[in-house]
Amino acid sequence: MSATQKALGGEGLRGQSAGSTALCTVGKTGTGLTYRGYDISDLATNAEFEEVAYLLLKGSLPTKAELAAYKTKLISYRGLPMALKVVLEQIPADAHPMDVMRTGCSMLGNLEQEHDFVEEYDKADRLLALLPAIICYWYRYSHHGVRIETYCEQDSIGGYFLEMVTGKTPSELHRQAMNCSLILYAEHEFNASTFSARVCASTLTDLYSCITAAIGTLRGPLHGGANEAAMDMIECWQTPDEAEAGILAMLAKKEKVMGFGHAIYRESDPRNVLIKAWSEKLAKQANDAVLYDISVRVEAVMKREKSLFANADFFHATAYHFMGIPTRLFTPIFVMSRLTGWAAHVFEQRAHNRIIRPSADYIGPEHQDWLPIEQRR
Ligand SMILES: CC(=O)SCCNC(=O)CCNC(=O)[C@H](O)C(C)(C)COP(=O)(O)OP(=O)(O)OC[C@H]1O[C@@H](n2cnc3c(N)ncnc32)[C@H](O)[C@@H]1OP(=O)(O)O
Ligand SMILES: O=C([O-])CC(=O)C(=O)O
Repeated sequence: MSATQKALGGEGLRGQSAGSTALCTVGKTGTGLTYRGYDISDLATNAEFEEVAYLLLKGSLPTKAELAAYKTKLISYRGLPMALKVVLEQIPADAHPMDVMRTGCSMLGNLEQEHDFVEEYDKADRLLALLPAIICYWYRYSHHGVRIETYCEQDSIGGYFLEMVTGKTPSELHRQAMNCSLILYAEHEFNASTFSARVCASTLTDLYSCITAAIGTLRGPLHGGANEAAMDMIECWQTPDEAEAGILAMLAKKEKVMGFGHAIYRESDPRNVLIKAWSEKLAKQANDAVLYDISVRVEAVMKREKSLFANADFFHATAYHFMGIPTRLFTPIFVMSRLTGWAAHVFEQRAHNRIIRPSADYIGPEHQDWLPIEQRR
């Protein structure tokens, strides 16, 4: 076992192989995270998110012509069906945006059903194009009373999301930060939401069911929901000293600090250094003199007190905040990206399928004699 691998065992299926994948390694070579053999830092610094989506979904990096054609296809898929708009308009403003994503995905599955697995790539592309439109249409309608036009020629998915949510053309800096973020979140082997998607896929159900299950799984604060939970926490403090006192109090009460620790990595999450650099850059551009410094202090205190490191979610919180993205929309961005990993895993599961059905260690009572209802107390 290498130094960067965590000792694995115990509850939560930790350390048990639940299948094989050609998509991703976590905690193994290079910085520890690879997509189809490419190191995450190479991808995050050189690639466009659409290139990474193509790599995950179709199996290899696209040529220039293939990438251009792929992006053109995704742009052409941005129109929301009227029936989906009608459903989104019924969802109240105080709904959680992850619930909106789940409902939006599920409704699309009614309108544009996957009749045959040969349609799987096309259905995944449609979802990739439409998930930002789903959340932004609902958000702008429910919060601002505006029915936005979701067809837009903004070249990248990250830029498209920013334009839809703010109503303004994003700066190049924000477009690049979103591109990096979407690459970092795209895929992560057998994490909880991906495993949900694979379990679903193993019953030979449709793609929308698999993605809906995955969205529901990602929503929790121990998984993707940690980025918004981290933001809520960071915003409670006015200074780094206050943050330090706050963290110490949380640790004393044995509370979990969101955005720290990981089920597989032991020493660091290779995505942290990349998103932290973006958070710092965006803090300067947003003239922030508080939140980035608070985050850095929290990171140092967690290291000192618990030897725990920031995971992918922690500095994503302030990076998104500095771009003006509302906190409740943080985890839906994760969905827009992870859709690529989820769908690629569904395709992989379907290609070599056996229904996923583990066993359990029974800890209930031994044989009990039947008791007629009149005799029970
Ligand atoms: C993109 C992602 O999904 S990344 C994960 C996002 N989730 C979070 O940030 C939520 C906060 N973190 C956690 O809850 C956990 O670290 C998880 C869920 C990510 C991993 O859980 P596990 O694999 O069970 O953690 P692990 O075995 O390393 O825990 C070891 C000890 O550290 C503690 N610990 C782990 N993470 C934290 C944390 N964030 N804050 C405080 N204590 C923690 C555990 O409670 C455990 O203590 P114990 O031995 O006294 O019970
Ligand atoms: O791998 C995990 O358990 C969680 C995670 O970091 C991810 O899904 O990106």
